[in-house]
Amino acid sequence: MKKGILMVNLGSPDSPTPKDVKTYLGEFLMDERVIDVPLWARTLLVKGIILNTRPKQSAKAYQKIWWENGSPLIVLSEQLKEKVQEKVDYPVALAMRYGSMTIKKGLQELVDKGVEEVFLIPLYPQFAMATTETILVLAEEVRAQHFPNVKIQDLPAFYNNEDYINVLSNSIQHHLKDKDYEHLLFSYHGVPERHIRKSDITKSHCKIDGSCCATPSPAHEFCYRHQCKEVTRLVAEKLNLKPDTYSTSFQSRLGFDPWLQPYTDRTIERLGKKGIKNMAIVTPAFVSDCLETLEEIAMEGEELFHEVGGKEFTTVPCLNSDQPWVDLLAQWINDWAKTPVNA
Ligand SMILES: C=CC1=C(C)c2cc3[nH]c(cc4nc(cc5[nH]c(cc1n2)c(C)c5CCC(=O)O)C(CCC(=O)O)=C4C)c(C)c3C=C
Ligand SMILES: [Fe+2]
Ligand SMILES: [Fe+2]
Repeated sequence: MKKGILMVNLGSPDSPTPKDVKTYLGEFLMDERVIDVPLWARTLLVKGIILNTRPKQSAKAYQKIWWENGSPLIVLSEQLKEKVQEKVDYPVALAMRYGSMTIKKGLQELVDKGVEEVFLIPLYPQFAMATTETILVLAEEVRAQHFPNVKIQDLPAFYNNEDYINVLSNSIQHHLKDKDYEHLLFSYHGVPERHIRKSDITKSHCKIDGSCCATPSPAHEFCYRHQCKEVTRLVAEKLNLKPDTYSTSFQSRLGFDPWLQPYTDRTIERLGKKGIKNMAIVTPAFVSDCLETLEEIAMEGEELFHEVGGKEFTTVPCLNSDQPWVDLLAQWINDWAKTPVNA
């Protein structure tokens, strides 16, 4: 059976205009795994409230980071795909969960090349209902409806993979080698606390307290909070970071429900007010730089830090298409391709 690879990231609007941003946000936020309330309530919230105000505001943010050749997230994911393609003998396609680069088009591209067995790589280190799960569910729906003879296997969350932690740690070390930072903040995209409870397969483990994520449990296979905290712990261990010189926070909250805490903006504020002058920030929930890293962190975050007395604010870029990351993806692909079918 001919093998192929489908890498999937989140997606971006076609352009940074309010109209295109509205179309994109409409699809994104109507996903029942992103805003997980009953359809009538989601429709009211998204179409009746959010889409009347947010697209204008988001479009302004997108305009600040948009590149000549398009959305940074798309351009960087395309560069990643090209570089992985150079390293493996199987056709590699790229798709986005939302927007015009659909999973259906990505699968079609592979099928047109004769592919019958697909390795699906969600481009997220940690599992979340709003990211990995929604990709897997949609890919299976599309497969069953349009490509019933195709077999799909997916790459599980790789947050604690030793090689991934090495690549991430080396990247952080490289970008901060000449920086005299006092605090390294690991900022992950947030999710509503409710999402963590919904993904708890034990139905009772995740209390979202000080200890549940550090207490071994089968729930952690699908616990985004645990997986984020593990990335911080493993990188800190690898880089020999001293306690109190690093911490974890969650960014990009939307709406009024409680999201994972501590929030990144409040943490930046607290660090500045505490007298920290030089801080660095890394965003390991994203493999490609995007609106959330380039605008919310590198622009808004820096401004906030300066407002509260901070001086130097260094952002570590995402892994993007760095060669060690490309090499690692190629290694995972080759390992998958060597595994006998049904093994
Ligand atoms: C209920 C809303 C949202 C959840 C839950 C959520 C989870 C989540 N998102 C990412 C990654 C990205 N999100 C991005 C943008 C973005 N996210 C939301 C909302 C939720 N995300 C919105 C409304 C937006 C659009 C921008 C805005 O209006 O603020 C992006 C950037 C996309 C880009 O084009 O650059 C990424 C990437 C993760 C990893 C995650 C859960 C773990
Ligand atoms: Fe998001
Ligand atoms: Fe947990």
